[in-house]
Amino acid sequence: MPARMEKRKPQAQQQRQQKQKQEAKSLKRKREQVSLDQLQDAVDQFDPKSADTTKFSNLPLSSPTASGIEASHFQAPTDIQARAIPAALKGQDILGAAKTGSGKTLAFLVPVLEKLYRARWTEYDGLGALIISPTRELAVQTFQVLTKVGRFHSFSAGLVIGGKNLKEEAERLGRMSILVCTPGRMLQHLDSTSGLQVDNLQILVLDEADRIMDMGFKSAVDALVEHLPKERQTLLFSATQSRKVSDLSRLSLKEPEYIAVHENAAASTPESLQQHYLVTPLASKLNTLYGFIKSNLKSKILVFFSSGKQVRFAFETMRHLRPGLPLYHLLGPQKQAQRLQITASYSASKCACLFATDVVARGVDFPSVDWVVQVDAPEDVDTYIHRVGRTARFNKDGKAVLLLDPSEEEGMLKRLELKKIPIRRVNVRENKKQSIDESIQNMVFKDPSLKYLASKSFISYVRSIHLQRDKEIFNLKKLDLEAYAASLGLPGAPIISFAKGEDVKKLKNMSRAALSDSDSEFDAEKKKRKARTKVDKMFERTNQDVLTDHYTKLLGDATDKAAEDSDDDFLAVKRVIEGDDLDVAVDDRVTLPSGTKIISGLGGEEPFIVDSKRREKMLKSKKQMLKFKGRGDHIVFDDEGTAHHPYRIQGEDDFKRDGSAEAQRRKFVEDEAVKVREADIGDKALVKEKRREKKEKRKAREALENGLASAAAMPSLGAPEDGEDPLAFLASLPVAGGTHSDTEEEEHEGRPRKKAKKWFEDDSADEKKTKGKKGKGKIIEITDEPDTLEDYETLAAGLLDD
Ligand SMILES: Nc1ncnc2c1ncn2[C@@H]1O[C@H](COP(=O)(O)OP(=O)(O)OP(=O)(O)O)[C@@H](O)[C@H]1O
Repeated sequence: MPARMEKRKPQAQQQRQQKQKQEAKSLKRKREQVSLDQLQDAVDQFDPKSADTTKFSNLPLSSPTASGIEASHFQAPTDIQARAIPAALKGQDILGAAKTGSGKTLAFLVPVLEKLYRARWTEYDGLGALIISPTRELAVQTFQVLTKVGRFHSFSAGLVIGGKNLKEEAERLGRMSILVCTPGRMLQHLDSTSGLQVDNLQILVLDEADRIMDMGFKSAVDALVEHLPKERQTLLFSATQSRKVSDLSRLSLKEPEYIAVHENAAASTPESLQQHYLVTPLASKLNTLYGFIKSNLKSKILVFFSSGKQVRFAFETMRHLRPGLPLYHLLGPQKQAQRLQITASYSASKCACLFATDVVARGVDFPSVDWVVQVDAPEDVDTYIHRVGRTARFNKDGKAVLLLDPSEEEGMLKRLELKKIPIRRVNVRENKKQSIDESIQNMVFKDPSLKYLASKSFISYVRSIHLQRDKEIFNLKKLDLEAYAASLGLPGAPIISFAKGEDVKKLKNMSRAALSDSDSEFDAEKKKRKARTKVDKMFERTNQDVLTDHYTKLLGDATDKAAEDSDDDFLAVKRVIEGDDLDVAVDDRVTLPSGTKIISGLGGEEPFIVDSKRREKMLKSKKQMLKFKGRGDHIVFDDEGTAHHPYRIQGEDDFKRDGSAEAQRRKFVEDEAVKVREADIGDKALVKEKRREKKEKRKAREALENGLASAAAMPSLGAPEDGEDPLAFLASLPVAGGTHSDTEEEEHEGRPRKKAKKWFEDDSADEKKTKGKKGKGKIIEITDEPDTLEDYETLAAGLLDD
């Protein structure tokens, strides 16, 4: 009985404890609900017009968000934050526009955190918030700010930007409440990741919305939005916001509030930004850039070009010139880790220069950039605003300079004026002008890979100008392309023919950023989906160095080229590469079966198919490539110096006068045969003469050899009449037991040469050859093989003594 009592006691105790726990839990839940209700009330009652928004603590925010903001040292909200956060907290759709560097990131991250917090979102509820960025760099940066500000929340957040294993990524996505992504990769997951639940999505954010909504991302974004529920909140932010009704309906925005903090401002660029432009011919732009860098060695400079090829060429050449500050370059095709590392290194630098495409034009927050230099004019004013916005961020000072070709000046200034951009003309000081033309020419002349890069850079630039929509600014005809090619160290402008047809039209409608390798995250994803063979992969190993890349680009697989370089999708470029005497004509339009690479047109003979590593190596050998060069052609030049085949330059009557074509051919062959026979007689006489001379020499050597015993005979060895090296002469002394001609014959027939006996060995040496051992009889001890005159003298003396 007492034992039973004892058992019952703890059971009752346990039950009591459990009940207490449950009560505490429900009390906590109730308290949380009360505080959430209070928070919701505060949000509902918050009137931004009358409320004091000069401090974050005055905004109706949850304590984890407030603590996160405080811990990140943000105290006062910026204008866009003060206006957008309260409206977004109330659940409104927002179109936010504010100058670059004005803090838009926080303006959408705070509402995201608050929305999920108030909905008591857990990992079992699926994806709650999706933030889309146009570039990987920007997505990474946004994710970093999210983890900083949201550190006191317990949400799971992920970054989906590609560059990682899709499967691994997919496994984790199912548990995420917030995702920061680029459109292409996200679409890939939405299409293929079964565990990803988006039906419950509460809030969608498009950072740099105008960019995400434009042609480059159109199909990806439309497909992506298809997957999302219509009932959700949507926030769009950008420094250059469009209010196109079509865009808003594409995203199913409901009565969005347009919050533009710079609508009445004098300019759409920050006031602390000094903006200049320089008129410099296209061909002098690299000189001007070099002079600029040399004069600003204590600055942090960001230089924009319109294509990755130009970035690479400028980086490679400037690097060799060592201007005196660290140089970096950032391109779309670089590996993700490399891009992040470069971004981090440049961010951490005080004085450095980064060459980049528009991949970093938008949103990227490099700290304390002093100068933004635009070597190539931006495609439009919006791009200009975003590029210069990388400096003078958050009330800091900054300077920007735009290099304009004289043909671009008028049109560009007109466009900038329309957007009230205060820019003034400056000139380069005479004493600061520098010319690197000669250095570039030398570099390019010596290095075929650099020459290749120069021509690619030229082609990319011309292509970008050709595709520009604003022909008032960008006019190919007004540019001095020959001079530009020369400034890149090229002997002449590469010939470019523009393909016609549908594709070009389509591409022209795309923004340049979408075409350049800069923002091509989506395209890259699409390309990755294409099945690749082992050979494809081999040829894709392009990140090692310029030279590898160079050879890869010699390959004419149009499909691979598209993946690596969008240059050639719509342009047909015939280029001639003159490296090591080998002229390689490559037609980029050739479409070949996957895995086969053909370099065509080598001397008009058979095509050279690069289908193995060995064949790839052959490209580097001048000798090996000779057989692909062809046998040469008989050509004659007319008065203008134009080359023709002889039958083309000759009139038909003249041609017929010499007989029929067949008869002429036969006569030509006979004549040539006579010439060959005559030449043969001469050649034979020459060979005979040479043999005779050789024989005489040999006889002389034998005579000398016989006279070796006599010291008096030696001096003549020291100074042979024919001026030959005495040691060389000694080394070719005749061997005992065989004549010189015998050995010569053996060699000639390719048979292995029998190891000749040394002249100081007798026949018995065959059995007793004991190098280094003291022998009997006539065997002389040889500790070292004789190879100098003295050695032979000593040996000869030894023989005589014996
Ligand atoms: N309230 C704030 N107080 C202090 N600094 C802030 C505040 N909000 C943002 N910042 C800082 O201002 C800088 C610019 O912010 P952010 O990158 O969000 O600008 P942005 O408007 O998105 O620029 P862009 O248009 O170029 O994308 C960042 O370094 C950020 O840390």
